Amino acid sequence: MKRPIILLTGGGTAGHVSVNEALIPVFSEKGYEIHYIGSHEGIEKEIIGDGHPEVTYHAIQSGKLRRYFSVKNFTDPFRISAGVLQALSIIRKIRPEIIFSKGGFVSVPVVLAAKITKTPVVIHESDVSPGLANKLSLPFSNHIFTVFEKTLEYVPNGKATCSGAIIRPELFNGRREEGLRITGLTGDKQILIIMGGSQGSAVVNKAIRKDLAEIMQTFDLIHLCGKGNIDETLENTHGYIQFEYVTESLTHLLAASDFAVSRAGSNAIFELLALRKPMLLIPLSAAASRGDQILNATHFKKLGLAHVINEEDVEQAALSKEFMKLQQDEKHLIENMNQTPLPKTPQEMVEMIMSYRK
Ligand SMILES: CC(=O)N[C@H]1[C@@H](OP(=O)(O)OP(=O)(O)OC[C@H]2O[C@@H](n3ccc(=O)[nH]c3=O)[C@H](O)[C@@H]2O)O[C@H](CO)[C@@H](O)[C@@H]1O
Repeated sequence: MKRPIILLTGGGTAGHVSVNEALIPVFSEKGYEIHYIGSHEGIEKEIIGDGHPEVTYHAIQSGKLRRYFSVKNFTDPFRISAGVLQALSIIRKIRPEIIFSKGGFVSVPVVLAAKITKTPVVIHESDVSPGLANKLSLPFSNHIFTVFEKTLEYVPNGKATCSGAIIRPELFNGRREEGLRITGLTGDKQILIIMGGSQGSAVVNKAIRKDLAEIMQTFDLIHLCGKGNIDETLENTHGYIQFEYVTESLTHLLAASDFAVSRAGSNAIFELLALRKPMLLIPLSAAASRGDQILNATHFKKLGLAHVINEEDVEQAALSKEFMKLQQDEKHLIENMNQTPLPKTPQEMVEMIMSYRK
């Protein structure tokens, strides 16, 4: 008997891939044949194309939706058109029951092709304010799921549901001892994990390293610094361990950590919330983005779930002092986190997606 087919899409940064990763095992269990459309070179190719042999990965051309001037702005419309044609041919061949799009620029041609082939498509928005790709996709999609209630104000009535965040279940299975083994840390001091978002963050890296000696008087550090950002001069610093990017071990590194410093990407902050890690957020500035992380961080601060420093203030701030404040506020932050409901399971999310099948 022919297996039902689900088509997933999304990419550009890990934030547009990790929800899909959480859903893949559920679709597998349900007997679905899983296909994924991503780009040739984005992080989705590495995470899904190389990391999930149970998924058939199709790469298409995709332009980038830039808000700034670039010569590529003139060639990208051709790449996007080519992407639509490629997505059309894939959808006509595999005939999925439904398409789930997590956003990012590669998803736009897929959603357009879905509309042309009359395939139901639902999209998912992780941030308070919808990203450009999802804004473009919205008129062509059947429904949008949001992580924040507030996002419902930005999208048409009746076409949106707040599903909340979806967390990869394996993140709940971390073991502190395993985290200590991987990092070689003793666990004698409290441990801070630093996550600069899926690509790392030069601003966060610089601020941490500038105040390292002071910070390490109180804490040991696990620093996820992003590709190409390892500082070799610090390689043998006792109590400070750097990784460019971690995959399976993340769950154990988080379990070993008492506090977190993070960019305010939606997935990262909801993971830290679900794991009840008191966090200091440094949102990406409005100069470098549409300001989505500032809204995410402000929301968390207002609910008493996080401390926040603006990127513009980081250079002047002594992070060691900010971490002491976080440490003093630990109990209160955890109490507030315990008041928030746990996120929906990937199984529940899959049921919600499937309700939009033909
Ligand atoms: C620069 C940029 O465009 N950032 C956006 C991007 O963030 P970004 O791609 O950084 O996404 P998130 O912070 O939402 O998620 C990062 C993901 O990477 C994982 N991780 C991180 C480090 C590591 O070593 N290993 C690992 O697995 C985290 O657990 C998390 O699941 O998408 C988010 C969700 O739409 C947005 O809120 C961000 O504004």
